[in-house]
Amino acid sequence: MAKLVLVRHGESQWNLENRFTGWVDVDITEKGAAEARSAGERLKAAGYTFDVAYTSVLKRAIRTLWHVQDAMDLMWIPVKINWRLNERHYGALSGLNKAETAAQHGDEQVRIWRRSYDVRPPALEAGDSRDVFGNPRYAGASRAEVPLTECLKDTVERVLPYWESDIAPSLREGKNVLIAAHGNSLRALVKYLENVSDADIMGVEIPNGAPLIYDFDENMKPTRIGYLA
Ligand SMILES: O=C(O)[C@@H](CO)OP(=O)(O)O
Repeated sequence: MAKLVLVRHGESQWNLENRFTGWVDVDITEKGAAEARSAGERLKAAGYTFDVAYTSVLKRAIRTLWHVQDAMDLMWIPVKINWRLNERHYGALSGLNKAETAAQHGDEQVRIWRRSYDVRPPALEAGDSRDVFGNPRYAGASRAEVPLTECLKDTVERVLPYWESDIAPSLREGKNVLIAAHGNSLRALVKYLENVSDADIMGVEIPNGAPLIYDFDENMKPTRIGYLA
């Protein structure tokens, strides 16, 4: 059966600066590019290939995908870009330094904002320059679909319709699928695919540039799950 590989983008400039990022369109660093290339080289060396790739509308995921494709000599495969694979929206925390925010609000509050399943960070207020509604890349999305903040539950609820409508059908057709996305949009998928509880998903972390591989049986049940050795 088909294989699915999830890759979180390489280190971004705001990963390096320890800032909450969410839907802000920050690029990868040179280290992040090297992580992405290495992921592609390792996948190729292990004999993987892909028929189609999916990514978000954010350049840290898109550029990571480009590096993986280039390293695998797969620049030619179809790439589908969709905002539903974006990072979880970080609301009013977007752009703030994580350590400074913890110093101000406490480690426990920041841990809840970062990893709880259903507690949203404070929302952006109307008119905030970080609100991306109206940006052409979200032209197909309604006001309700372009969030002002999200908890992981919200992210699961907007990722899964795209999984069902686009990604799962490709796997069912026997296509090998690569997804380049983000720590929390990938945690949303992992939660669904591995049936992780709301409590246990708090402890799941996805490293930058580490391919996570799923083999499926004909009923779309994962038969083997693991990071590329
Ligand atoms: O800032 C973000 O958007 C994410 C991913 O880097 O951070 P966190 O680890 O807090 O989910």
